[in-house]
Amino acid sequence: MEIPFTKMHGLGNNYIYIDLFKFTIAEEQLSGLAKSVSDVYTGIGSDGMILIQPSDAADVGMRIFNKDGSEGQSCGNGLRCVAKYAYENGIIQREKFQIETRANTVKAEVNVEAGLVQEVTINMGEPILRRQAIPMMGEDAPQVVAEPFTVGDEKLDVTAVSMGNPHAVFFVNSIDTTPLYELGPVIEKDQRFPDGVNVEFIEVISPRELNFQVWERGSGVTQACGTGACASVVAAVLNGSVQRNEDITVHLAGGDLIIKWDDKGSVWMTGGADVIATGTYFLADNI
Ligand SMILES: N[C@H](CCC[C@H](N)C(=O)O)C(=O)O
Repeated sequence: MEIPFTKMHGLGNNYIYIDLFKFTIAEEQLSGLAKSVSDVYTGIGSDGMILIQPSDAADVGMRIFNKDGSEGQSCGNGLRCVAKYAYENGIIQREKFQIETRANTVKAEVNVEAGLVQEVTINMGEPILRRQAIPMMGEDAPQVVAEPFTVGDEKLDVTAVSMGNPHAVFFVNSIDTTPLYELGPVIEKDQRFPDGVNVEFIEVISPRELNFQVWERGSGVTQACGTGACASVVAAVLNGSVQRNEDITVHLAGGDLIIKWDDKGSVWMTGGADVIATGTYFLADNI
């Protein structure tokens, strides 16, 4: 099967995008296709696959699949790339529009110069803090903030936040000395998170700046994670490190995002989105 694709990235968090306004793929092929295209040796190579599709609830819909073929609920970097693609490819003719994800429907605004989207701002909606809605095992509680969380012989404190997808946020003295590759995969699959979890390690630089590292559920270490950056700012507010209603600069491996958790409850994300390549993927018939 020949599948037209666009490879895009948000701060280096890259996905293979398939436009289902123009192409149809059977539901049962999606997970295998995501694994296939993501493989750096036998596929295109990416952090996963994102579908751009018609929506009954919004101007456009998005689905995200991780490198391992699992489907996530939302993707901040992906949303900015979907917004760029939808505007530049005529799916949307307005600069403000809505995108439906499995988690929620978000509001996007594109900043356009000479017909090209330079930057995208997304209202990601409200974070979910209740323990059982993260989901996280244990006696239900309105929030999980700085809770002792031992992993092997590492005594950590976890703050759990969902942006429609689950995040376990840990504050560390330095992200440079954090054993991301050792702790990430263990925490990702920890039984205290029954649906798995995205894992963020955050170093507070100042009341308006965070350093950020991520081990993503289903994809491993990525250059950036938009929902993770949003979850990390929410966690930093809950831990008293940064303020609500302030633009917080989150330094991710792939670049910076500006995140704000406003007083009405919404989390705002502003950042870039870039096209890497377009092409045709030759999918083996046995997928
Ligand atoms: N990279 C994405 C998050 C993917 C989340 C996915 N790993 C999951 O929740 O399973 C982002 O920019 O928000």
